[in-house]
Amino acid sequence: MKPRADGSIPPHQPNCFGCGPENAAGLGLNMHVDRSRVRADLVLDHRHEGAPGFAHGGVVASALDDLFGGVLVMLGRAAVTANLSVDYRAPALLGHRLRLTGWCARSDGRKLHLQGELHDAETLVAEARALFISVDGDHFQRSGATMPEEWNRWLAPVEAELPPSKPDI
Ligand SMILES: CCCCCCCCCCCCCC(=O)SCCNC(=O)CCNC(=O)[C@H](O)C(C)(C)COP(=O)(O)OP(=O)(O)OC[C@H]1O[C@@H](n2cnc3c(N)ncnc32)[C@H](O)[C@@H]1OP(=O)(O)O
Repeated sequence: MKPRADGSIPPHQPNCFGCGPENAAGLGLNMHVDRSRVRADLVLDHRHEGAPGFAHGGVVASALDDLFGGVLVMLGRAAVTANLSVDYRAPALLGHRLRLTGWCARSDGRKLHLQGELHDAETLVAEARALFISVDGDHFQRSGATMPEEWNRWLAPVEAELPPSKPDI
C-alpha cells in the first residue's frame, strides 16, 4: 500500500473506523501527503459529542491514531500503535473544520516515533505522540479475517532505518 500518484492516501481498508468509506460509524478521513507530512481535514458532529458542543476526547485520539496510520502508508511501513499520548490544548468544536497533520519524528529499528497535531484554524487543539512498532503479516493473521490484497505488498520485512522527516509547515 502506498500513496496514489496525486498524493492521496488510500483507506487502510474499506471498513477502517478512521478512513474506511464503507464504515457508517467511521470518521471518513481523507488523507494526503504534503511533503514529508500527512494531512487531513475533519468535521465532527453530534455523533462524536462529549460535553455539549465539544468532541469526545477519545474521538480526537482516534482521529490522530488513524492519521498516524496514514503516515505509515507514506513511509511504506506496516506497524501498529504501541503507545499513544494526547495533550488536549483546546476543545475540539463540533461543526468546525479541523486540520490534522502527522509526521515521523524518528525511527529506531522497529520503532517509529510519530507526532501529530490537530488545529482549528490557527488554534492548536491537540498534540499527539505515538510509538508504533513494525509488524509483519503474521500479526494481522491472528484475527482470522481476510486481508486486503494490497496489504501483502505493504507487509514486507522491516527495511533500513528511515530518515527523520522534518516537521516543516
Ligand atoms: C499492511 C497492513 C498494515 C496495517 C497497519 C495498521 C493500519 C491499520 C490502521 C491504522 C490504525 C491506527 C493504528 C491502530 O489502531 S493499531 C491497533 C492498536 N494497537 C494494537 O493492537 C497493538 C497491540 N500490541 C501488540 O500487538 C504488541 O504489543 C506490539 C506488536 C506493539 C509489540 O509486540 P512485539 O512482541 O512485536 O514487540 P516487543 O514487545 O518485543 O517490543 C518491541 C520493542 O518495542 C518496545 N515497546 C513495545 N510496546 C511498547 C510500549 N507500549 N511502550 C514503549 N515501548 C514499547 C519494547 O520495549 C521493545 O523495545 P526494545 O526492548 O527492543 O528496545
